[in-house]
Amino acid sequence: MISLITIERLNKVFETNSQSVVGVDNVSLTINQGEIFGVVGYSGAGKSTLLRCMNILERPTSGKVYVDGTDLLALPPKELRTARQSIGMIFQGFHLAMSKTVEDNVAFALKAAGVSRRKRKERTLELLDLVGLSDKSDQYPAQLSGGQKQRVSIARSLANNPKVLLCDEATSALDPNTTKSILKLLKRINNELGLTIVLITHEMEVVKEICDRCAVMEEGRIIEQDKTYNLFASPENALTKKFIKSVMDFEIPNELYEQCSGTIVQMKFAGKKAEESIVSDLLKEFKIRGNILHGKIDYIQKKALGIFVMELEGESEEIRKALESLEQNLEEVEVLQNGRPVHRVDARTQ
Ligand SMILES: Nc1ncnc2c1ncn2[C@@H]1O[C@H](COP(=O)(O)OP(=O)(O)OP(=O)(O)O)[C@@H](O)[C@H]1O
Repeated sequence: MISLITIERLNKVFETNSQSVVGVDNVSLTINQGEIFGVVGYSGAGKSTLLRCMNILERPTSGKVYVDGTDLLALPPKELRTARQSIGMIFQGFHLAMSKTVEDNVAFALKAAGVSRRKRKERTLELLDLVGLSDKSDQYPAQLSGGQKQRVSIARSLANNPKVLLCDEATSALDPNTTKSILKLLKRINNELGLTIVLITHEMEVVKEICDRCAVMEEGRIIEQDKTYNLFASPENALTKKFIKSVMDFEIPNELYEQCSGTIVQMKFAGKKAEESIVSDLLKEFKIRGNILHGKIDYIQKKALGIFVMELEGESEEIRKALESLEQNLEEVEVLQNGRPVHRVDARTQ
């Protein structure tokens, strides 16, 4: 793995009239070349500030930022401007010039970099083709949908062949279908151009969809980071678990709990185990009956992750042995009462 962005002990403190506000608190982070890296957290966690420190839109109070081996904070202003051309950025609000056509919005980035008129035209059309907007070059941003506007800003951000694309809540203003199509485009660009992408979001669904690795931020700090699959399969921090639950959990109606006389157990299956016959083997091995109340297999980074909720019925000793067997085999086994775990074992991690 070659690291493209290295952040060392980065701090950002905002001094306002009345107080000091900590935006980023002692963050060290490495982002590898060619990966899609997500930073997730609630509002105010420090995601935007951290992202904006990666291209020195925000100057850190202390710490180091290296992009492709260059110490950005050591550069004089002119060289920093040149270095920034290799760092593209897109925003939630698109930041397009409303009085310019789609083509001119994209060409503007090339003009600023001193590219000749003929080359600008050629490159702009190539970029609009890449983002699927060849037929919109003469239109103005006001004539476009949100998704199309974001495509224009992606084309503009790629104009000078950046090494990395920073995405600041790039899909937060879009509906779920448009979000999917923009994420698909980002994934395609990542694959086809080998572009490294850093995206910040408050939506775990976005991370699940395209990120290879992810960091979770809270109060300016990174509290957990891992490959996306591992975060979903075995989150450690309470906040990470909350984020995962927002996309991987299901509510079972209280009435159902009242109707069930057996033991209700929620199981998380990771990797190959999600595709194996663990449940049917369990029912054969122990003298128990099992009713499936809920179940789902998700694919994260093309690896299966399953969650099942079952009611187990039988003698308590058999149930105990069955639970023990599940705990030895699965990522997570929780016995639920009224939807809450009353007994929980994290079994082996991947
Ligand atoms: N220019 C600023 N002046 C003062 N405080 C700021 C400034 N920018 C950010 N902050 C503060 O820094 C902290 C982190 O803000 P930041 O915008 O980075 O969080 P975030 O996770 O991106 O949240 P959001 O998604 O709501 O923007 C917050 O407490 C915020 O109020």
